[in-house]
Amino acid sequence: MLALHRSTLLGCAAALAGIFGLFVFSGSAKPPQAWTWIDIVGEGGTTLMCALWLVFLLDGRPRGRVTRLLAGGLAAVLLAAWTDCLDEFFQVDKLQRWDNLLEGTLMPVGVILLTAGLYFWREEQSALSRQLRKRERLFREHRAFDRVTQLADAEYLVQQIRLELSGQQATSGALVLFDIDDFHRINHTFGPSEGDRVLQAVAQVMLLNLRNADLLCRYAGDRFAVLMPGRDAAQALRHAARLARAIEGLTHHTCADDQAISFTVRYSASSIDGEPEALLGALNRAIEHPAHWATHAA
Ligand SMILES: Nc1nc2c(ncn2[C@@H]2O[C@H](COP(=O)(O)OP(=O)(O)OP(=O)(O)O)[C@@H](O)[C@H]2O)c(=O)[nH]1
Repeated sequence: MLALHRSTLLGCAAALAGIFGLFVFSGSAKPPQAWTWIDIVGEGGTTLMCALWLVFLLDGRPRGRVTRLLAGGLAAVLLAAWTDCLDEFFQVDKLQRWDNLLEGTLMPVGVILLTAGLYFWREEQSALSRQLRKRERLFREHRAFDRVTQLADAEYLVQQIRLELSGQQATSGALVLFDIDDFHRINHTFGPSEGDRVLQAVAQVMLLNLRNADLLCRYAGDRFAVLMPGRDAAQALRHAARLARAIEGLTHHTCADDQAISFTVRYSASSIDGEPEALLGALNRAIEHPAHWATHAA
């Protein structure tokens, strides 16, 4: 991860060296008897800690606004502490005042940048938590993820349907099955790894449009299932239509040559009652034979 931020680290090292150069050329070295050790340890320690925080931060974060603000803030505080520390070793003509100006400007700028960075970081964390809550049901109990989409598989779906059926609620919920039309053509035209990317994109769009209580599974191949607790078939069908519009509004661009791929989906929905395998069989038939669909969609 640090390699991503090479220019930031180099810029910071250059600024540290620049400030050192300023002291060397515009100041005169203090004799060791004039050094105040307590200040050197305090200010040097602060400089070292800020440098470590900066490295930890850059090592753990991708590029982006939050990283830029936090790194900029930490770098400014680091440079202020470095200036303060060098003050202990060099005598600067106070008439020049640049060291006070440097220290006095860098510290507040650093603190303001850090505050802004922490504010946006908080926003980023709540957006991530919202996303994770949608997968929480998956993480809580599921171990075998689908390799491509990281969603639960059909086996887990069946377990969860059984769990819903054993619940005390008046309505156990609904199940919707989606199928991407002519998916084999995407594989055939653009290759299976592009097909995998399409499956991942569809999964993401669906997750974005689901409630936290809904469970999205990769049922098989190009088929996705959504378990919607507390919804009846009619509500599930309305929601399925919205999800289908969201998926069909997606344009996927191929990695290799940026070709646009869009697709259509079919879906069927039913309230959950009876054996999960029978229910899934009926929804599969409904998707494959649209004439049958009306019966199950109702
Ligand atoms: N890239 C990729 N392809 C997969 C994966 N799993 C299954 N497939 C392919 O998905 C395709 C599904 O083909 P079909 O069942 O005929 O579905 P379809 O092409 O959408 O046809 P219709 O359902 O009739 O519209 C097959 O070509 C499978 O090889 C996977 O994990 N990744």
